[in-house]
Amino acid sequence: MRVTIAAVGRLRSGPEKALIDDYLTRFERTGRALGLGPAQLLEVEDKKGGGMPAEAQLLAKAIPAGNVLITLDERGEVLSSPDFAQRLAGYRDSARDVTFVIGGADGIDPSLRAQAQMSISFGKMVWPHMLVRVMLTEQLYRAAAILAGTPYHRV
Ligand SMILES: C[S@@+](CC[C@H](N)C(=O)[O-])C[C@H]1O[C@@H](n2cnc3c(N)ncnc32)[C@H](O)[C@@H]1O
Repeated sequence: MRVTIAAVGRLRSGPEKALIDDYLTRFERTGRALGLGPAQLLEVEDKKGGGMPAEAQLLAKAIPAGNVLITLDERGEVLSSPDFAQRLAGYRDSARDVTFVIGGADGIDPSLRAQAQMSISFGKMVWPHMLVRVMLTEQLYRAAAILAGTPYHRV
């Protein structure tokens, strides 16, 4: 099952990038035997100041055809990590690839939000979008660890 993270903005080298790269590598290594991953990060950037609608067009182009679309949104569904792992396993078992969308400073355009099969919230607080990338990649690795039965996730 391929996983894509389509995100607004370019992340330069720094602590967030190091964490994201590390979690993506861990997800790939732990998930491989389980049929989870690999995961790729696709960044889009609208340099013409077109706002959310322009970003939505770029995001829509970046999303591989036929993927389950999952938005990251403060208004979305709050899941436990084991529940998130089970959702991922369900998509894998149905042979579906998944794209997670992370918006920019203004959020995700409603037209794209309306197309999502699922929307996940990391709580009611608004997080910086670069931190949401870190949190999502960590949860992907955690989900793989839960499904693999390794001791990384403790309840
Ligand atoms: C700075 S936030 C934008 C907040 C904007 N006010 C909105 O209405 O979505 C940038 C992106 O980070 C992600 N994000 C921020 N906080 C989040 C949360 N609590 N749960 C899930 N995703 C979040 C979303 O993808 C959001 O589009």
